[in-house]
Amino acid sequence: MGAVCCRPTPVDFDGEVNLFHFVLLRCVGKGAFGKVRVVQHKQTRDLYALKYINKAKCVKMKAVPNVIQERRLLEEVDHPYIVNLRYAFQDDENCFFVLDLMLGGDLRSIFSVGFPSRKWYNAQASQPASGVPESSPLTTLKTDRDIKPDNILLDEKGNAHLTDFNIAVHFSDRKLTGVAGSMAYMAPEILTKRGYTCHIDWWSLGVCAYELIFGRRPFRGRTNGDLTHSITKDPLKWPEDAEKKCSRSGMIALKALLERDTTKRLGCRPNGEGYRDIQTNAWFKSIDWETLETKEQVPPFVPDSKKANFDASHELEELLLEDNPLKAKQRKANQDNLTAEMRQMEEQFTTYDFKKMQRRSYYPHNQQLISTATATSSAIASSRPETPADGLRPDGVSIHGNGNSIELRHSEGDATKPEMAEKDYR
Ligand SMILES: Nc1ncnc2c1ncn2[C@@H]1O[C@H](COP(=O)(O)OP(=O)(O)OP(=O)(O)O)[C@@H](O)[C@H]1O
Repeated sequence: MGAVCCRPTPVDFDGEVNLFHFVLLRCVGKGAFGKVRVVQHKQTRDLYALKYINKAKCVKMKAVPNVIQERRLLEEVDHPYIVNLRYAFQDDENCFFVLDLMLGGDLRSIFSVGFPSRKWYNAQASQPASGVPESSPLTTLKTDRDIKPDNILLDEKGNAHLTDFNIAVHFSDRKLTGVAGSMAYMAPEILTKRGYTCHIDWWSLGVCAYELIFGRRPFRGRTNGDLTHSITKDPLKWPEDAEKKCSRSGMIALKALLERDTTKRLGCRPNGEGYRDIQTNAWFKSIDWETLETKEQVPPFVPDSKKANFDASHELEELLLEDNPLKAKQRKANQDNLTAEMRQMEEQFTTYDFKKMQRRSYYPHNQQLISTATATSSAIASSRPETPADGLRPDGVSIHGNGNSIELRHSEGDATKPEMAEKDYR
């Protein structure tokens, strides 16, 4: 009898993908709505990252549209330098994203312990920033991501990949006006609210590159107002020892990325010319773009596979504190009494299986994706989904949203560092 009850439930691999298809391995991270853990597909034995989002928490934080938007955008893209979606599904408690596994950690952690060849990583990160997923027929896709060192993850070989699409949106000819994300990396045209388009990604990449090279961000401020002023008005300054850390051509490239006038900003010329400008830029001339694009180059840093991004504290926390640890459960048959938001999630966070389904575009239908709970409210003015995460983010920005408005509070960690001397690099 005992033997019968303990026998594992047979897994139906011909049916829709669900949590029973995976062996749950260790936790590697924690996000605003849930955790990330390594999983192994029971049939293919492939390893992935499973990001799971608690549905009740997501409703409470008015993030249902963001999660659906993230799932839709991720289904559309298939790019060698993006953390691609492989499966999506849900159960009664959680929404699940099964993603390419990045065991090398994020760029902020890597560079905080000191590491050369920042240019190489900037070149890799510029690949998806060019907005064209080569291996996808959806070549019109241009999205805005929350580009910052924390969202650039390395795989076990050391290749950099962009992640975190929960505030990403499609760009069309229409300019956007919403404000969401990590303020320190935001382009001035977002903060001045005059409307913006995909040019903002090149600015964010410039902020990331500057930070990776000099260990501090180019524009800083103790309050939101100070930071906004700095990003929109302050001249670009360089550390005293800038020339020891960066070549002259590097500083010229950084200055061109951190150009407030989008008609002059490096990377922004239309019809792919901007990306060609990056490729032919003097700073990047040592990069072999062809083999970079095909991942044929050996990255300058290979993460230590023994340390492999595993933070034991997540494991311990799961064991000691989690009163409801993740477990595959059969779905309830009756889904009749769901709230409007739960129903929206049920209907729109659809299953995706990269082995069985073609990637599809939801564009332009997802332009107006809003919560069913607030769909009647005329107060939703933002053309961009807002990040409802509440609390201090690693970039020192706390984001407080109520579904209709968002407030960004910036706390600056490096204000005590020596003042920078301004120099002009032309
Ligand atoms: N594909 C992945 N492979 C390996 N680790 C990952 C992967 N995605 C995320 N992680 C780890 O999990 C952590 C949490 O990621 P997640 O995207 O859920 O949260 P986040 O970056 O805080 O974003 P959000 O704003 O969505 O909460 C990351 O900091 C990273 O360390």
